[in-house]
Amino acid sequence: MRRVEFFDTTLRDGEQQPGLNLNREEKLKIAKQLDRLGVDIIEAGFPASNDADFTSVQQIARAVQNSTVTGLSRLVKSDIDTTWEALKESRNPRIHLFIATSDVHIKHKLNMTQEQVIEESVEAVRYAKERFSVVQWSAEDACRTDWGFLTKIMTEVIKAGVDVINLPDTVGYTSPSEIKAMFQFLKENVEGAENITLSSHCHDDLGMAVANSLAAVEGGADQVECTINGIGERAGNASLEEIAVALHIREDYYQVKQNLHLPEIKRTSSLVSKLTGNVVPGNKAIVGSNAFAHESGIHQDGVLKESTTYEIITPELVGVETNKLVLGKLSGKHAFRNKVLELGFDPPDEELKRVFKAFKQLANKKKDISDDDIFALLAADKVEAEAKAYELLSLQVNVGTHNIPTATITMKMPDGAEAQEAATGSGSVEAVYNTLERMVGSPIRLDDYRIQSVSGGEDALAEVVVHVSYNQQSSIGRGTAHDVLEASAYAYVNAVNRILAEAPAEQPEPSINS
Ligand SMILES: CC(=O)SCCNC(=O)CCNC(=O)[C@H](O)C(C)(C)COP(=O)(O)OP(=O)(O)OC[C@H]1O[C@@H](n2cnc3c(N)ncnc32)[C@H](O)[C@@H]1OP(=O)(O)O
Ligand SMILES: CC(C)C(=O)C(=O)O
Repeated sequence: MRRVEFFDTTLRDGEQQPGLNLNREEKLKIAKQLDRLGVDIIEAGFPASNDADFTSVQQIARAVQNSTVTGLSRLVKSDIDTTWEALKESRNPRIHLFIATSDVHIKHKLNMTQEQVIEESVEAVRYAKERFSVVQWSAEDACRTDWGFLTKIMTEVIKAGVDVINLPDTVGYTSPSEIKAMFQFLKENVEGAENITLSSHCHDDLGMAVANSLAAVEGGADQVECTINGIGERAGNASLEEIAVALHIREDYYQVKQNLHLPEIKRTSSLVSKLTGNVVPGNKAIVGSNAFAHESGIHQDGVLKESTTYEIITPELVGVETNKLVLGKLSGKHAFRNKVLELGFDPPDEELKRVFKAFKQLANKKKDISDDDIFALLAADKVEAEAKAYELLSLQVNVGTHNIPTATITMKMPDGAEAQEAATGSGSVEAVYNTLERMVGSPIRLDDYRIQSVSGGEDALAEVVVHVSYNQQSSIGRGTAHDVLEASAYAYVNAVNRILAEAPAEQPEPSINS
């Protein structure tokens, strides 16, 4: 099986992303991580473009242990000399020369003829070859270049001694079948092409950079140029992690090997994201936070039964600790039960059904359900199930700046009948408690009232804990709900129920309206 080499250009083409500016230490950190990831070639910068790039490329060339380090250079002798100064101490000095070959670039940007482009390329390759052990030459905008001209110029630079020819899709214009055909054509028709490495370098203007890179590999490319997280000029470059994992997962199809140590992928992506300030979208392939997350019940059930039903990549392959079953409004009972067991509970089926129902109600109101939420629902169900003489059925509270808070409550009473009552209070919680006290029909003293949010965020669950005393007895009650007043009512009712459960003989008489 042939091997495809990874040429990472995060520090050169990636840094061409508008607004991006990495300092020397940041570039060195990224380079070292790319080395750990096992990329074959690191393009560390464009040494002749400015002093900072020169120093950074030089520093990286000295520091990196395994990867080859290269730098970009125009076909200008002084650029080649500067690049040599930056790279001469590296293990395997390699230069990356480039010149545009498409008609539009030659005519309007370079103001040259095709003959001049060939001549300057040949001259630059020969000059570079006197210094560097590996010379790479790129035909910028190759995918919009006439294939006849590409054949001609490639033949000449091969004769001049080039080692690698890169055929970039500089403006992200090509399509997978077109680029595959281009590589196949040039491999078959350029004299000496079999003795050099052909490389692809795709941009993402039409969202096809990765697909085009993979198609180039199918067409015969032995090197792919790409960036971490796909960062780069305009819409970016082909993303390294997507190409690498696609080649690995579909090795059966592409029939190529690679040197990358894939478990370093996630760490590399996170480092680049952190240092560049580019947030990786949740749905980004391989490294997005949702790449291994499932929320819908049918998928969660499938993954629990056999992960390959919905996962073609194992999280560990790319250095992600584990997949995630996110509980939400679309989740089903299998995933819910799995979470409950994970939290250390093993409730009987009936109880689980009840809590699942409460969970679904909560999930309809709350965006993110945390472990603490589930825990609170389970604990609430336990105390509810302990003693249920009174059951809160509905609660309505009118409150406003100019009216007296009034609560209207419907409850199931100890004899099973439904009752309704209303009362006012100086605040809304007091209105709720006055109403409940009336319904219970006995003076119940509220000794303490505490409220806290169970999980973070605006839509967190509220947990209320009350201490009450009744007839020489005291009790604690807990209530959890999305709404503070509802949680307060549940806590109060729970406290009363617990007193009743402990002293059945002294049950307060059910009151009014029953
Ligand atoms: C497809 C790519 O990604 S190519 C790499 C692009 N990256 C960058 O440009 C980042 C670094 N660039 C820079 O710092 C600057 O552009 C420099 C230092 C390289 C050049 O700066 P300046 O001398 O001010 O020129 P400027 O950038 O305005 O124009 C580019 C010049 O290079 C010429 N040029 C373009 N490509 C090449 C090439 N491969 N070889 C030789 N000359 C070239 C242009 O025709 C133009 O020449 P002109 O001044 O005679 O019209
Ligand atoms: C210099 C070349 C390789 C390039 O970055 C491009 O064509 O996009």
